Amino acid sequence: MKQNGETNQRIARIAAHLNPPPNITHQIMESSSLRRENCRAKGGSPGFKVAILGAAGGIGQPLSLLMKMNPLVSVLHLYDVVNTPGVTSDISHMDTSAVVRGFLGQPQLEDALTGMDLVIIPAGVPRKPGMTRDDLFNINAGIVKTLSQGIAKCCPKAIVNVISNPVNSTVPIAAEIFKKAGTYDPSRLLGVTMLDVVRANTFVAEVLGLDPKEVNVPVVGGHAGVTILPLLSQIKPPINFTPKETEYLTSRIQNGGTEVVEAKAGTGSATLSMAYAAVKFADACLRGLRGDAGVIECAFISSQVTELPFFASRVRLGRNGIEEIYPLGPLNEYERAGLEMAKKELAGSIEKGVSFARK
Ligand SMILES: NC(=O)c1ccc[n+]([C@@H]2O[C@H](COP(=O)([O-])OP(=O)(O)OC[C@H]3O[C@@H](n4cnc5c(N)ncnc54)[C@H](O)[C@@H]3O)[C@@H](O)[C@H]2O)c1
Ligand SMILES: O=C(O)C[C@H](O)C(=O)O
Repeated sequence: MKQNGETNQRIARIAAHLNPPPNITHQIMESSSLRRENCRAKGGSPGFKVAILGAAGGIGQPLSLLMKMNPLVSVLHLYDVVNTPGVTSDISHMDTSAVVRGFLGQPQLEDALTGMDLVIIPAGVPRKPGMTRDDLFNINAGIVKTLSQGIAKCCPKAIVNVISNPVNSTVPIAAEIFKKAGTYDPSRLLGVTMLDVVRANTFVAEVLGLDPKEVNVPVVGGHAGVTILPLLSQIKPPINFTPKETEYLTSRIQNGGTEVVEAKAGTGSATLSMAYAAVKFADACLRGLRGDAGVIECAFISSQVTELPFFASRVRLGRNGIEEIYPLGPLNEYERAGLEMAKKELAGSIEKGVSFARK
């Protein structure tokens, strides 16, 4: 009898897939994911629940693909205001263990966020040639505000990775929204500056003729123009650069984003290298949550390393998010001058974000 009941249920599910009533693609996506989750619950491995907000975009799609490949992820929620049914259907066919669910539009934001351990936010408009990241503020500030309100309500303990530009302002916006909601935990909010580190490692390796894997450049400050401050004097392995090399590398790292925006000629900014960097950073956050020792990355965070309330520097990630913030260490004269320029610009961007969120 029991066997017949199960068989009938299976036939009913298959029939629903073969003859879907109009407009229920999303429900089918969910029910099929739920069925897979039930199957996995019998023998599957535990992992973390991750939401990507802006999952159908230029960064969001490759980021979703790479997170689906991450063995630390058990559930992957893909949220956007457009196109998530297609992206979710496509990604859900990958034969990796994470269960994928799609969520479309504001009415489904809360479902997308409930129960998440990590939320990654690449939602928002990208630059076109001639624009600064701050030119994106008017549109992206509102998007980050709304998404942060959802996080405060539905998963206040989640680690939040903010990618949306201008990061120097969107992170302070998220912090203010969390403060208003009474859920702010500075150790769980991180602006993603990993792409600056990825670029720095690549460009330095090019100059030195090394494998980028062997190079580690700390990049501090923020994520726009002169606020991006590579500390070439602290590079691993230790290397002495000539003033000309230092000038060239600092400028290329600070303008890496603009280099891509110009090459893409109006079709957007870095998406593929950003997805790679975002996954590298998210994976570090998840390894920290799992309790791995010695997980150290750079991020734009609430900080007392300088007199500014937010600053990017090296942090140790752990079970509670940021567990230790490292001081800048000894800077050479060139870096000290760069730090002063970075702080001046950062102060304005942080203040702009804070006053927007307090309105
Ligand atoms: N931190 C970094 O290093 C870094 C690097 C590259 C790009 N970025 C920034 O990331 C953002 C996204 O870039 P992209 O190239 O993916 O842009 P994109 O336009 O290709 O994608 C953005 C996605 O966000 C979605 N979106 C818009 N409003 C939303 C909302 N309210 N809720 C959920 N989703 C929403 C859009 O529908 C779109 O799918 C930009 O602001 C860009 O400047 C940051
Ligand atoms: O440059 C941009 O606008 C996108 C991003 O911040 C980047 O550094 O590539």
